[in-house]
Amino acid sequence: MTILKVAGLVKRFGGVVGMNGVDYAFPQGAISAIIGPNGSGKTTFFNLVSGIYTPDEGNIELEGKSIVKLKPDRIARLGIARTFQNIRLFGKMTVLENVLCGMHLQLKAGLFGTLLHLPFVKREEAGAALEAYRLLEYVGLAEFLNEQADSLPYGAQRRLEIARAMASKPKVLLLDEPAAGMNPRETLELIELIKRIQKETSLTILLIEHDMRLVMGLAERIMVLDYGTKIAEGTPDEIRANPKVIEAYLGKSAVAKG
Ligand SMILES: Nc1ncnc2c1ncn2[C@@H]1O[C@H](COP(=O)(O)OP(=O)(O)OP(=O)(O)O)[C@@H](O)[C@H]1O
Repeated sequence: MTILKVAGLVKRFGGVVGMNGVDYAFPQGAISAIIGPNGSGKTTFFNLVSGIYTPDEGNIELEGKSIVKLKPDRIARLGIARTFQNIRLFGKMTVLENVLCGMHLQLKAGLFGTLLHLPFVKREEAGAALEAYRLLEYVGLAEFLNEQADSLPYGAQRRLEIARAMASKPKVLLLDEPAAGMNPRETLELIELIKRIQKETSLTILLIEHDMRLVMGLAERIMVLDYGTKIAEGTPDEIRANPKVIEAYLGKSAVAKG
């Protein structure tokens, strides 16, 4: 079953075409990767899906309903959460507070409820803190709950970003280069975490990643972009053997040499 579908997606930046008529259907519950050389349009794709950019042409559907032209916060409420290429935590807040921030979309209290100290707000806040703690346990960060977020090692900050994104109870989780800057041990831990998330939740995961070990080890389906155009899609084995993909990464001479 398809959860997220894009059709004829076009985004222009002046003379540069960031996204050039991309069609793709992401299966529900699967891990899909979006790969391609630098500047091929991967982050533009995430920015379109999460509503940061509005496409010039084309459609994006979540569970069969168009989300084109909706604002990013509305899209987040409908169930698309993301992490960023450059970590965007609230560095001076604690680890727990960061996860609680990710939860605010789910909470009913709102500003007035909180200011008026309504009883249901207190109950809701206590419940949220417990849930945030469980999420931190899940990603292996419970012992750091009261630490300042920017004091965590790099790999842990990336896991915290994932916990914060999961806190909004999304249906689709977009991970933008989750292994960037990680050492090999942190990358292995991340692979295990993403596998576990997929196995234990029904979350659909889309990831952009340059680390091919991670992509080939995790993704069931891969979409390859080059100059904003989809040049291939398929399983990791199909993508590995695709001459167009090899050419995009290594140039024509590499393909000719076999
Ligand atoms: N806001 C913008 N304004 C102008 N050009 C942009 C903008 N965002 C992206 N582009 C251009 O669109 C193209 C695709 O960029 P994008 O960042 O999506 O590529 P990418 O595949 O994510 O690259 P990388 O792997 O280096 O992160 C590039 O030519 C880029 O310069």
